[in-house]
Amino acid sequence: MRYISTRGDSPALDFEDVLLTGLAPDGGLYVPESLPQFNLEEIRSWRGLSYSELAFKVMYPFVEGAIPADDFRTMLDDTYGAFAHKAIAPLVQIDSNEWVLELFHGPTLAFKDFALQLLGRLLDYVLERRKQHVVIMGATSGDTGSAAIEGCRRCEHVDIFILHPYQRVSEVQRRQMTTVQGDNIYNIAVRGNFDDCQRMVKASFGDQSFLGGKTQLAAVNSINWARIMAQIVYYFHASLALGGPDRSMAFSVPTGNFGDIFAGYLARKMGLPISQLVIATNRNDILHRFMSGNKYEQQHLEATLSPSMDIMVSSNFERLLFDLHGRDGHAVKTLLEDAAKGPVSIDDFRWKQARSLFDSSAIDDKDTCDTIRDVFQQNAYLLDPHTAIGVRAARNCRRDASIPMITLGTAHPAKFPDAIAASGVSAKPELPAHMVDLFEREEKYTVLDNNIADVQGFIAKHWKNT
Ligand SMILES: N[C@@H](CCOP(=O)(O)O)C(=O)O
Repeated sequence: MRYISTRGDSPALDFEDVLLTGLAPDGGLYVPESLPQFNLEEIRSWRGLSYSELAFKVMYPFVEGAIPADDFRTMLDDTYGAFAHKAIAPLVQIDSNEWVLELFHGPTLAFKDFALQLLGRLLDYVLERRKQHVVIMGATSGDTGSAAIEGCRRCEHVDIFILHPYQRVSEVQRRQMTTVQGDNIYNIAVRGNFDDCQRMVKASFGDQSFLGGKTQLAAVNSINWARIMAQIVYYFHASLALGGPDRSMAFSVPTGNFGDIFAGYLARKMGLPISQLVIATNRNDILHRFMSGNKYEQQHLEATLSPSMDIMVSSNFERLLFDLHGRDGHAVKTLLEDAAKGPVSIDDFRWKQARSLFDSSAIDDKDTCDTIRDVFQQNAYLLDPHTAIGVRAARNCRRDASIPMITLGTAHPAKFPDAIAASGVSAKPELPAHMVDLFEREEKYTVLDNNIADVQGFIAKHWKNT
């Protein structure tokens, strides 16, 4: 499998190099040159497989040639064997033909674990084979950070630097990152927002001279193709559990960086019958404004009760734009350069194509709280604020009640006790046993100004080849 850049000016790479390169040198994101195709008969034959066996079927075409099959199987068994629920991603019914796919049974209680616990193992494997060191630089609005630290902290050949927006993640999310001790783990709280953090990460990939040529950056954000690849699997898993592929499914996906829903779009392109994909956003609704009015316009980023989705510049949207523009990287490059300066629209026929692929809905804090409360009153089931946005958007956009509507349950409610309290639900979500002492653990992080020179200077000073 070869991977090409969405901006058209970088050489095609194989899986191993894509894994280590993260962002393409031309600033684009890597995508596979072509997608594996599965027919219904083949997908049907996967019924009854364990999660990791299914993951192998879906993902191996992407890594073949770079990782031997048996080694990849072992990584998948180790990754999903560490999840707390035997079903790995169980489905919970919350209404007639309406489901939540619980993706928060991994070690850090969010869907990010599905990809990042695997990414850590992949990096470790490849770096050990090459005897190479990398500096991991990532940006988080709350969930990616802890999942990346957990996934990569045992890797011998990495130093990890995670940037989060100062005072704009939940306390549980912050503590999940800052209480992990290790002399190769650094948390940086940037006086800015998530977009600022992500911008610094991308700019640093573009010019790595601050590392003095002695090591290279690696990405844990969904700019790294391996992240997207692993997130495709649970669409197949959910569908198979509810009678797919012989019936179609609808999915509603709480979306910040557009990676999770892009994985659903790819699952459909690979052959999984999906009748509807709903983009669920919070008040930071650039994607919904684009889908409803063909205007892609960055606005002021607001803090909401769903901090993980407080994102305006949605990285993976670029991967969709690449497809919408017939995979013309130069067209995407021009469009995104224009978008950085002001509002942009795309050709009407391309926008109509986007609208035929996705529905969308933007949910404010009040509706988020109402949904948490309503679902709790009806089912005694506690949604985290991001999943609540997904459920509400699913209800707003649903087209056919006979088709199962599956909302991706992106995080455990215990990560967001303040949002649960704001909804008026008195139940207190409990942290699982391995985190009960989270509030007593010592924190370690550094607050820096929203300034790339300061951040790069910090990294340059602290990384070490262990
Ligand atoms: N919502 C994310 C933001 C980073 O997105 P990613 O999918 O590119 O890692 C978070 O919680 O950190």
